[in-house]
Amino acid sequence: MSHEQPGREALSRGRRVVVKIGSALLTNDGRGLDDVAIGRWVDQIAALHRRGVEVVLVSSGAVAAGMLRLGWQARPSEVHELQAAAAVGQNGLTQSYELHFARHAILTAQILLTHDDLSNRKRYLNALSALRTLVDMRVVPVVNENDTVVTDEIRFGDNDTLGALVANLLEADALLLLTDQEGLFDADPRHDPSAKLIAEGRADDPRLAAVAGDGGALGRGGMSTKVRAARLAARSGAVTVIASGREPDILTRLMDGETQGTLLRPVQAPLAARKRWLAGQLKVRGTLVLDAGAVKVLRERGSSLLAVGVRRVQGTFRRGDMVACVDEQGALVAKGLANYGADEARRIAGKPSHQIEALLGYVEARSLVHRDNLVVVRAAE
Ligand SMILES: Nc1ncnc2c1ncn2[C@@H]1O[C@H](COP(=O)(O)OP(=O)(O)O)[C@@H](O)[C@H]1O
Ligand SMILES: N[C@@H](CCC(=O)OP(=O)(O)O)C(=O)O
Repeated sequence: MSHEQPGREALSRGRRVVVKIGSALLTNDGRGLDDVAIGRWVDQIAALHRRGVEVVLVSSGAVAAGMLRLGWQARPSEVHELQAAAAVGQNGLTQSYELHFARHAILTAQILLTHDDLSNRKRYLNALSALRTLVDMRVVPVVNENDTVVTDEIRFGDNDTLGALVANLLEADALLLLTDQEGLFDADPRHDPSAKLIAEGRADDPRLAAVAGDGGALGRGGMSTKVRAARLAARSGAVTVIASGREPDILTRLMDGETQGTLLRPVQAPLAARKRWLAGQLKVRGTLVLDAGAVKVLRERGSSLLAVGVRRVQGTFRRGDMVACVDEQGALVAKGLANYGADEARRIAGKPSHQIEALLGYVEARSLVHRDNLVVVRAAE
């Protein structure tokens, strides 16, 4: 497949970008919200806005800011305490952005999303139209996870992933991840002073995932979630840059095409919106173990998955749930929405489709997973 790979020129040509600012940076390493730094990022976003670039901001910092306001020294581990800290801190965040954008006569809108908002197709479409409307009205949406209502089971957890999903949603040209390092290094610079900056790479390069480590005490994701976010963003054709938010005018310089930070390029042609939505689903409820023939037709022809190619069914899932399709060695091949629940799937596994009626007493669909609801997964995912 020939597909032009966007590079830094995608930034200077970019009309729509998602900017994500991480916790470590926003709170100046735990010293409360860094209002002066927030003012500088807002000034840059306002400059881009004046040039006609649409910017959506994904801002972390609610929990870290709340901790400081409540006088807590360490990030709590109890969910209800995290929720409380986020509720207190989110107010401070909103206030700070609102005041700084008001200096530029730009309106902001607070959007708090949960995993469910993007995994339920109807809510996903609602979120999309609300965000589009705001962007069209030249309002800058400020997005964060709705930490006060999420539990561990259903959280994005890190805002890198949320930023990538927002970039997918809006089909942004670029995802700019601002953090407290200059970019992705070939080893964690906190532990290895000789680590070198990686200027550029392919979003799906497994070597990058291998060098990306965990985050600091305040944030959650570290570099590994940033590399994963780049891979997610690449699905809609967005380039990702990981760069230092401490570098003066970093956003405007990046959007001028200046070489800063780490640029991660998409290599595949963008997936269609529905497939992207499918691919972005994080919660997998069960697993179908495929035989070699099924693996081959899924990979090479993008065919529907028939029950005859399924060796084993694992987990508990219902019709419409997301399942992982793995080969017999356990390697992920595809993800898709099951046409049958786990019990039915167990009964028809290994059987040709014409026997489904005799086995179950009814036919829900000929395939176990229809190709429209199936996304073949690349090696590193
Ligand atoms: N290979 C790497 N290159 C750069 N930083 C890394 C790497 N591996 C791990 N890190 C760590 O990731 C941290 C940034 O992630 P995180 O603390 O989650 O920040 P943020 O809140 O900005 O998302 C850096 O401070 C750094 O110590
Ligand atoms: N939603 C959380 C952000 C989670 C978080 O810390 O994300 P990240 O900045 O990616 O490490 C908050 O506002 O505190």
